[in-house]
Amino acid sequence: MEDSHYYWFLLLISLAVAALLRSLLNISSPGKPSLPPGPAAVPIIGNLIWLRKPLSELESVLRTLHAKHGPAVTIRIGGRPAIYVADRTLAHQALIQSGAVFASRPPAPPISFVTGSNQHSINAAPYGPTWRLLRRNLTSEILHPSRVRSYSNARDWTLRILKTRLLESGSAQPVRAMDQFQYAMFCLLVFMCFGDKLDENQISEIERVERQMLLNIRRFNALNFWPRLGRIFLRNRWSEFLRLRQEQEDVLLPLIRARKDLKERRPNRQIKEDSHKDDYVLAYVDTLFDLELPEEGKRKLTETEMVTLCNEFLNAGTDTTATALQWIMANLVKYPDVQNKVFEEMKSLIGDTGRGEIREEDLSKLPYLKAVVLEGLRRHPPGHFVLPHTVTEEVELGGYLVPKKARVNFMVAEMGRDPEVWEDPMAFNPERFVGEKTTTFDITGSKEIKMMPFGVGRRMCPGYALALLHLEYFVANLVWSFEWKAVEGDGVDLSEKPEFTVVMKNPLRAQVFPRG
Ligand code: HEM
Repeated sequence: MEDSHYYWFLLLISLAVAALLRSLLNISSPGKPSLPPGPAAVPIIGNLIWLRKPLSELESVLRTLHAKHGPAVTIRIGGRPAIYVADRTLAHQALIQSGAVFASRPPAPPISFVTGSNQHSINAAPYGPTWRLLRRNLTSEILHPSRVRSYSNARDWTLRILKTRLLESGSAQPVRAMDQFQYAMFCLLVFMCFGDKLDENQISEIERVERQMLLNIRRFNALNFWPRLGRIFLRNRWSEFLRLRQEQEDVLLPLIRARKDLKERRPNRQIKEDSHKDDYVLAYVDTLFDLELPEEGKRKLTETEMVTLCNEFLNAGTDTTATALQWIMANLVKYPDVQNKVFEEMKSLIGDTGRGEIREEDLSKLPYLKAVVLEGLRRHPPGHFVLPHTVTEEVELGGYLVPKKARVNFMVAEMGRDPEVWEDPMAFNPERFVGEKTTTFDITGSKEIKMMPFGVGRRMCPGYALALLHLEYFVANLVWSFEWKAVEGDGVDLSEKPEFTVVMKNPLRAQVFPRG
């Protein structure tokens, strides 16, 4: 059944049920003046606009609603209210000042229940001991600066792969940059996750099973509306969804088991001791085997839950970073003077030493490069919203009531483009971060939010420092090794398209010329 037919079918049923209830119980329209304002909603099914517009148009609809109703609006998609906040001060009040109340996640919808192993992942777990355990494990075991340093060989290896692939494309042929960036990020994150430099076929296979799920996730979202009916009327789509999940398990489980075997053959202490030797690094999956779930009788993670956590690690760190990298490189192609400034800054740092590579220790001495990365994240945040939050108790926000269990989300892109904070916000202008501002700019928003590409507060992206390192390292080296030029007669189009992240509608095609 087509989505639109399915939704109309649901609408008719809802209207009939609502009319019946009204006549039986004589209920007048519920009208909740204390919630943030929003459009009138059809009982049970929610706002009619979602039946006429695809969810991908959510952002522009919300922009119109904010212009009409103010900094916070309520819509209903399904039964519960969803509150969208566009104002950075309200976001600060919620996520920083009342951080603990706003830090939970809503119950998983049916498809995330499967892909997220019933909320046994960091991003989906409700605020509580399980979430704390999983998040602390990632931040202290893998994202701690000393551990991140131990992956520097892997970054170097990835850079070589990326450069070779770009060279193979040759300067005569335009390169499709995003394909190369995605593959490179997969190489790196797969290494951090499984601890092995896998061969090209294995990496491509992992990339395939991960991406096919991500690219279809919006189609699969239709299954979340009245799932029982969805399973009957959209049964082919359900089967396809389950098949893709099974494929992920088929590809990842052998890698998880191989690592478990390895671990069983070496005692824990030795793994840790070996972790600074060249040929051995602690991988994310190694850290999962001994975890004990505090809310479930200290049981260990199941294999399916480990697949979920590896999926989360791979997807959170690859698509987001590759998307940001593409946007930044697109702007460097569009504005050659900015690209030139990035190059000149590196040249003045390492001179004409003939060094083929910008090293990680150079990055802290390249403030303009940092400014370019920050400006890229401000102007083109990979996610235009954070993941849905929910409140654990009824709370007031900006004079409005946020009922317990309401969904709350924040308009990340709008905040980074707020003309009251950013002069000429749609321009790509790294200069706004240059000087003291680069070093003092607080991306965690702890005192004040000016932009929040990684979210802020307790649920802020735990990988933000790693992501910034990857972006600076790859942008620096891509510009150091190649001159990036627009394809003649084919300008750079900065239109957006929402996929898993918000990507370039017309992906960057550029000509790359090796320097010197
Ligand atoms: C440019 C790259 C990245 C961007 C823009 C980004 C952005 C975000 C955003 C907006 C959130 C949601 C925050 C919220 O709900 O309030 C998030 C959550 C998360 N990110 Fe990232 N991220 C990036 C890279 C990474 C990397 C490299 C990793 C790890 C390898 C990572 C792991 C996670 C995890 C586990 C969560 C869930 C946190 C939680 O719910 O407690 N991300 N990220």
